[in-house]
Amino acid sequence: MLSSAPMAMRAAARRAVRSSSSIATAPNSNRYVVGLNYSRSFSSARSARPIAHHAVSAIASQQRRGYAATTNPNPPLGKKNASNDVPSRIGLIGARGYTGQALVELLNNHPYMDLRHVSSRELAGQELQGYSKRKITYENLDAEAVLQLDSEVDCWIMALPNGVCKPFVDILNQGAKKSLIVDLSADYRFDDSWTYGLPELQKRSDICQSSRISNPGCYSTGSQLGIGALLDHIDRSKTINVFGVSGYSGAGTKPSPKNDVKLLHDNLIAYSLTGHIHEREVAHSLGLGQGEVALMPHVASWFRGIHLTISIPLKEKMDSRTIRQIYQDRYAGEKLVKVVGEAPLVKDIAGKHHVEIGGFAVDSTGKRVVVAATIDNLSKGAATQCLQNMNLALGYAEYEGIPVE
Ligand SMILES: NC(=O)C1=CN([C@@H]2O[C@H](COP(=O)(O)OP(=O)(O)OC[C@H]3O[C@@H](n4cnc5c(N)ncnc54)[C@H](OP(=O)(O)O)[C@@H]3O)[C@@H](O)[C@H]2O)C=CC1
Ligand SMILES: CC(=O)N[C@@H](CCC(=O)OP(=O)(O)O)C(=O)O
Repeated sequence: MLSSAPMAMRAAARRAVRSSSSIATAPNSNRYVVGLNYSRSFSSARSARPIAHHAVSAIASQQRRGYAATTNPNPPLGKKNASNDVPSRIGLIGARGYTGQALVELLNNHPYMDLRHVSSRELAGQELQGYSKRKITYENLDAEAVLQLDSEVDCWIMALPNGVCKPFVDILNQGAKKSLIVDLSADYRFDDSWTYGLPELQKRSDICQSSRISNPGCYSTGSQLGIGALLDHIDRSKTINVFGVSGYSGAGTKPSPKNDVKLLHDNLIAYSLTGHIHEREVAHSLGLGQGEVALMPHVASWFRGIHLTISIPLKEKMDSRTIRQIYQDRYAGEKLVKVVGEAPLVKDIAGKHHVEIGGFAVDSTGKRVVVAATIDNLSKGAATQCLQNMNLALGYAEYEGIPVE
């Protein structure tokens, strides 16, 4: 059982987190830390971290072509953020759903997360399964009930469908206490008063200091990581095309054609072929204009995991090896992003917490690269990223409780 700490201790811990989060960030005012703005020369990159032998020839090729080798401008915080050793009390609204259940499993294995309340209209009165730290019964919590409980909760997770969260957020905003809210829906992803929580591409110090975090969508997390490393090389006059195929858990538990197992058997369903909300999210979050990214989503018969094939127009001729090296440098040290050679397989990503990026096939013109990325929609596409954001904002080590390989 986790012990409960007095409020004053919790507040002191939160204050310590906030004041200790003066992490070195890139010297510009952009919300996102994605491109080569912080590129270093070859020599300064070398002094910053050792360069593996296999990378040297690629870097030589970059130098020949005039590319500066880069290091990750926004490295993970790891233990540097671990200023809090007081357990945090968690309320989970939407606990019955797929992402809610994935969060219960993660919270159960986290040394400092103390789940206190789980809400579901359908399961109210039943005991929560899969959580061994304390006995918890599902409650049907409306916004008023959440406000009443706010004094005994440090972080609310909203794992609700799009468009449902607002009354909860509005009432918590009115309350005196600023407990942390992490919202998994798309409702606040375009709201500048919230922090968009994609730690690998966004200033981690912002997430550390935020009390309102909008968790990115699943397709958009994979797409942004698959595109973000190459931003400075993109031909902005052309469209980046993203062909995505999701497992049907992406469609949630509410029955629909997109999670109808019979319909999906030996089948593939294309949907929202233009204007999917993640299309806008990817462009917005990467600082690209409307129409610069085209996302074509599909759903298939497997349960969890997304495959993305991303075609990126390049403003100058590049070779595959150089491009792969750019990704490796950009994501150096990131435990939840793996850069691989071949196009990764979606069946290998189910149940994993990271994103895999590979392929890097350049066409005969040298001015278009195709990158493939895989992501488990319920893990890094939702619950794992939520926990990563909670760790940052609550002052724990960024990967605490996340099984990294
Ligand atoms: N599934 C995925 O791969 C991903 C999902 N997301 C986002 O995360 C959120 C949750 O998704 P997911 O877990 O798949 O959804 P599910 O449909 O599986 O679960 C939805 C949850 O919300 C509750 N709920 C539904 N309607 C209401 C309502 N009107 N008022 C209160 N509670 C309600 C349900 O419980 P009950 O009906 O019992 O109250 C259930 O617990 C969504 O916004 C989704 O877009 C983000 C990334 C990936
Ligand atoms: C297969 C499937 O239906 N997937 C969902 C993506 C889930 C998700 O991440 O949606 P939010 O942006 O609302 O969080 C969809 O396309 O809407």
